[in-house]
Amino acid sequence: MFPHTLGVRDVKRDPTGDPMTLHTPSRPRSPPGIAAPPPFSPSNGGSMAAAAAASGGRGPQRPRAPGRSPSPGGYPSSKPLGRDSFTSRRQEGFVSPGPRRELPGHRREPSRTGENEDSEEDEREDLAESSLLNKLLHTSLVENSHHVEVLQQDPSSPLFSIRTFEELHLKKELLQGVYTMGFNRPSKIQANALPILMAHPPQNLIAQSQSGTGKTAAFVLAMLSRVKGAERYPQCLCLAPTYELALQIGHVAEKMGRFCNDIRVTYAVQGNRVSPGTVLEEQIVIGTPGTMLDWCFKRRLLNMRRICMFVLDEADVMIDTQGFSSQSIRIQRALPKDCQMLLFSATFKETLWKFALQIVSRPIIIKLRQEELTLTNIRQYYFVCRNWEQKYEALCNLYGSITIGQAMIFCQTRRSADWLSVKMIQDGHQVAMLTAELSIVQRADVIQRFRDGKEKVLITTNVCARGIDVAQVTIVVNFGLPINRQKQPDFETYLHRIGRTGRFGKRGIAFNMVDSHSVHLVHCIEEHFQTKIKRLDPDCMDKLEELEN
Ligand SMILES: Nc1ncnc2c1ncn2[C@@H]1O[C@H](COP(=O)(O)OP(=O)(O)OP(=O)(O)O)[C@@H](O)[C@H]1O
Repeated sequence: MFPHTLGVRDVKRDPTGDPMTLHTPSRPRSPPGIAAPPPFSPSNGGSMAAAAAASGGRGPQRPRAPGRSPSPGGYPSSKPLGRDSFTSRRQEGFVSPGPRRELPGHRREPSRTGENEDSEEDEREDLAESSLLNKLLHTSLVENSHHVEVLQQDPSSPLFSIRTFEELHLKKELLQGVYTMGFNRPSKIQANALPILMAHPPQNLIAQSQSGTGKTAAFVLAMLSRVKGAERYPQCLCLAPTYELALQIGHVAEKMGRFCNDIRVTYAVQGNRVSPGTVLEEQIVIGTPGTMLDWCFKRRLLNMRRICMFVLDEADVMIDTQGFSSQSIRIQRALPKDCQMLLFSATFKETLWKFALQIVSRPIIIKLRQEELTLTNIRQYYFVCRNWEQKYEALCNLYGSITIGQAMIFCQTRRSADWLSVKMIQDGHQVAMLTAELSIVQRADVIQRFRDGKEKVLITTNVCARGIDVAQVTIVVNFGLPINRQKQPDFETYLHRIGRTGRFGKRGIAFNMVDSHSVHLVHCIEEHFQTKIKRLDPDCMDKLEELEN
């Protein structure tokens, strides 16, 4: 069906059960951080048994991708990516690049006049990358102590939540898949969302809860339970903002649906080229908005009138990505009126709400509030320093005066992060560095090593300002204050950075290092958060020692 030169498909063999067919595309270009599944040539028209037989029961043979080492079986693993690929790399002894003394093209000495941070582009957080990073880091459920809020159009209709997966009356193969994944009971968001997701007649839903709380597992379960395996045409469409995130969802579908022999998944993503005239047979199509639009309207690979479930994942990231909201809305408008619309997001901002209302009519809304970051447990200080060298001296004095468990040091640019890491390593500190230069898998590995206490200092930029829980971080240092393009304090980033310490009810300390021209920014932050940031003399060791008490 998919000729070798045009189509790329991947047939997976699951050692623990019957295989489920997944058509995994090759990555069109080198992704930042995730090893793309290498392509292979289908010679059997997609038949799973034929593919397995042709390869001696090991699954299809694939050419080795450049730079990838073969698996023990002599061919690369057919696993696409995701948690497993992260875990396996760790198990193979994958070592993060860690700090480097020389970073060609980046390492420069500070200017004599001062910080010179302005002359270089700041490292900014990429929301899609952060989502992927969070997915890789959340290898188990994130507990959330907040209550779930459920809002519905018709307050008189009964609401219920489930306590066990059995209550959903799933097909036995699907229930088996859920239990094989180690899910003993539904998470908070699942307990409330699943009865709505599986309701008859279908109900539209907007669900918000922080990363790692079980949203993906919830809608994947809903898709797998909604489709009719015996019918060979697309029934569920699922959109995600990036190729990697789409493949992550497919990876969950593969695991959960491993015993559902008749259900198949395909990917509407760049690089998955399908020959003209093809009519898709897979029941679940997961993709990015641009390619999905192309498949639906230009290439007409599927009949949109037969779609019964439309899922938008990472909706907050989607609206931040240019063009994606309008493309998603175009797709949604062509779907049948009774198609179930589901929207998932980690945050619930005003912009998201506007977008959601264009896509989802008369929705039930489920919100699980994020644990709030607060500054109440955190003592905040600032030093006025002339340049990077003096900031570094202040940092050394801190190390000489107070006991520091683990520290996170935030720099505004990769250059200052490079400079600082070299200095600290030269002085014998165990330092890890995390900047946008690292791939997502490498970033996850650096964070995991820091969490495990293998390094005591993490020097980073805004790429890791939020979402990373390291219980033992005792101090946070802003080697440069977070500022926006207008050179004003970036309050949100400040809160996220400082919020890395003082977590889980512990006390934390935050130090801000500023030059004399930036002191007013400290006062803006004080005013904004109605908090006190005390000035310290970087050279006065006695005062620093008092901080211990
Ligand atoms: N009911 C459950 N019991 C145990 N583990 C679960 C359960 N549901 C999900 N998990 C696991 O918890 C982790 C996070 O789940 P999931 O990816 O579904 O969360 P999410 O809210 O979609 O996160 P993200 O926003 O990062 O995509 C995964 O490792 C998943 O396998």
